[in-house]
Amino acid sequence: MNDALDDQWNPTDQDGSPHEGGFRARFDVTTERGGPRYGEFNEQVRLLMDRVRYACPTGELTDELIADLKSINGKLADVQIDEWHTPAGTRIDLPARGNITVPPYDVTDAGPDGVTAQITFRPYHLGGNDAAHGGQVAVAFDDLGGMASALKIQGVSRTAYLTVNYRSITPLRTPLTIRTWVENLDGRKVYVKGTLHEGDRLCADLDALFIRLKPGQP
Ligand SMILES: CCCCC/C=C\C/C=C\C/C=C\C/C=C\CCCC(=O)SCCNC(=O)CCNC(=O)[C@H](O)C(C)(C)COP(=O)(O)OP(=O)(O)OC[C@H]1O[C@@H](n2cnc3c(N)ncnc32)[C@H](O)[C@@H]1OP(=O)(O)O
Repeated sequence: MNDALDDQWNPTDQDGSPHEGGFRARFDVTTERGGPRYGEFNEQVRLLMDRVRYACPTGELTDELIADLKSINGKLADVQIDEWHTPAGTRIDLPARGNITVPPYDVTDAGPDGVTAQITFRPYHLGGNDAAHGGQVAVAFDDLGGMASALKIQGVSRTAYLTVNYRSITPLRTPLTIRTWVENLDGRKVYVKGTLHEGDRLCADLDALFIRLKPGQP
């Protein structure tokens, strides 16, 4: 990782505090944790969820799948660590920083002026009638709104409110453009706006408030 990128994502902690809020002031983003195929592993997990969402297995197949999944879960149980050192959430080279709980996005532009990303809601993000679940749209806005806030204030903030207006259907399996930016800063209050588009069509927009955490705030 180059130094400029490292400075942007890993700002030096202030006052020698190893923690800032409940979050680490400095947590090491990586492109190595989980190995070179961790992105492929993530993709298989997402594919699993896609397949599960639309599957109607026989009882026998369900028995077989439970045994397979127990085996996989056993392997993963052996490699559990704390949240600050998992690849999920810290692998900035991967969609959604390697976090499979967030709809996969690829950041195309990020800095103090805001974040632009391409996002594709997967089949497992289904709300109904082939459209994305509104909660999943909110998850994407929360994550990328939090990122816009973090890059603006070079610190940690937490969502105080998050209002999503659903303007038109958000399709699944379709690359969409999501943007978030800080509209206004007022002390610890970070007002964030956002949009989600399919081409020129506005699917949803965001109005959110993030609060910068005080040093040591849980
Ligand atoms: C890591 C280093 C950073 C480096 C950056 C680089 C890269 C970043 C890397 C990764 C980051 C990327 C993405 C981020 C990922 C995910 C983001 C997800 C974020 C979340 O998913 S997070 C979970 C959901 N979130 C909560 O779980 C919050 C629960 N809650 C609380 O923890 C408190 O509630 C808190 C802390 C919010 C405030 O509490 P507090 O005690 O600190 O402050 P206080 O109450 O005094 O409010 C101060 C002023 O805000 C006003 N205010 C407060 N709340 C308001 C509201 N709702 N509406 C209108 N105004 C409000 C007050 O009226 C006052 O205003 P005034 O100053 O004018 O009087």
